[in-house]
Amino acid sequence: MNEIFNAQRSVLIAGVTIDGSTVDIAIDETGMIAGIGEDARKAIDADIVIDGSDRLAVPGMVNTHTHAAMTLLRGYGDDMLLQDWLSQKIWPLEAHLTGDDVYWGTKLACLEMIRSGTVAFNDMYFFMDRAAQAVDETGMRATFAYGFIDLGMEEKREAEIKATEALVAHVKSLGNPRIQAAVGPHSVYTVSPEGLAWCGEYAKEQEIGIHVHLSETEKEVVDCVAQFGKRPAVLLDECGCLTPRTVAAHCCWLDEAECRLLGERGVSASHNPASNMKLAVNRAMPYHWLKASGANVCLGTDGCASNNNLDMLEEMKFAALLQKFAWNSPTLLPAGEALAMATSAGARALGTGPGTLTVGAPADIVLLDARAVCNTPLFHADSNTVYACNGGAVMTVLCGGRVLMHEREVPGAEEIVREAAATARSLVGRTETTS
Ligand SMILES: C[C@H]1O[C@@H](n2cnc3c(N)ncnc32)[C@H](O)[C@@H]1O
Ligand SMILES: [Zn+2]
Repeated sequence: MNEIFNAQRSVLIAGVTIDGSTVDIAIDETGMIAGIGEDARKAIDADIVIDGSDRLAVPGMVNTHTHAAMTLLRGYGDDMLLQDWLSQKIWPLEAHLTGDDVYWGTKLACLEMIRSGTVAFNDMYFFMDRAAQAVDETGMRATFAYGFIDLGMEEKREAEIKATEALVAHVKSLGNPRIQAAVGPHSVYTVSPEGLAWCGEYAKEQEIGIHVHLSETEKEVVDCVAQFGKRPAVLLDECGCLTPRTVAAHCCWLDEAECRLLGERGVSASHNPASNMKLAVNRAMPYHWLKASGANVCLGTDGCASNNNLDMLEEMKFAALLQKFAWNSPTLLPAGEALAMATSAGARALGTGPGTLTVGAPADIVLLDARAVCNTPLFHADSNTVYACNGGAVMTVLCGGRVLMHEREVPGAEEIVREAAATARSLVGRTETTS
């Protein structure tokens, strides 16, 4: 059965359920959906046939904000205030990170994401050449941004510029169409306006995306207004960082005018409800304002140190529940919309295709267990997917027609878990002996 994994072949998913109908899905050898319907099988000469009975097909999930290698920090520092958590726990440990740590942390993240139905992610971290190596081996899609942090220091800014340019050149040299580079100014509180302006200019020149944290906490907004006399989204805009290829993570404390600005600039706003609730940022993303503005609202998990997993099925539920609760409206963010946020909106944010199960789209497909307890009874598939199931209901995952998991088997899973556990122990050991 090993020959079905991670190979670019034509695939037939036979007799699978989509929106209540039983159909075949035909995937050609370039990884695109060639046909969907009762006799889609005629569209291809299938090398691989996957039995779709007792399976519900949904588009692959797209995680639009994460720090993948932070799987190594899962449970390392919990139940703290964001500023203390970053400055006392996370940044001191990250000072000891090596490329090998990021490689194994990202391998673990890919395994976790595949096992919960994610096919693509937007990553911001360090040693990104090693993260890209990990993704290249798994067959997923990813966009990598080096976390640009100059803390207002010119010398540091020069180093961050070099690191950003090196990553962009490296990603180009890989020539993997599933892997892209982006520019990653961390936030308005860690990057000077000069640094932000360089990021905006460089992204424009290179025609690549921008990945930034925006208005996560009230303190970020208050400090920004005190220091620069304007709110964070306005500052980012003046520095050329709000573009149709920008993904702004969190967006919790935006006011209505900032939401309109994001809409006008065609920005993607990544909602990260689990991380926001865990760090008690104390305000939910104003989803209704962003939606009304025309901004592309998508979904992300944030890193495993603040979530503490990468399960996008759980994240959809958190998003729907948090929005209803925070804005006192049970009709806000219904299940179908939460699923679209995690799939088509994410695909639009990263430019990976329509993120739908349609002919001509990349075959990024997840098969859920229709016989699972969480899918019984099966009145409304979207409702069960968002409110009842978690990633454990994911049985098979295809990305661009390649099978990344089948019947919950992912090749090499045991080695990844073993190596990542050892790597995390060694990283924490190194940190604690030197601090
Ligand atoms: C890329 C950088 O972002 C940090 N990071 C991780 N989670 C968050 C968060 N919720 N808010 C701000 N920064 C974060 C990482 O720890 C790394 O230092
Ligand atoms: Zn983050």
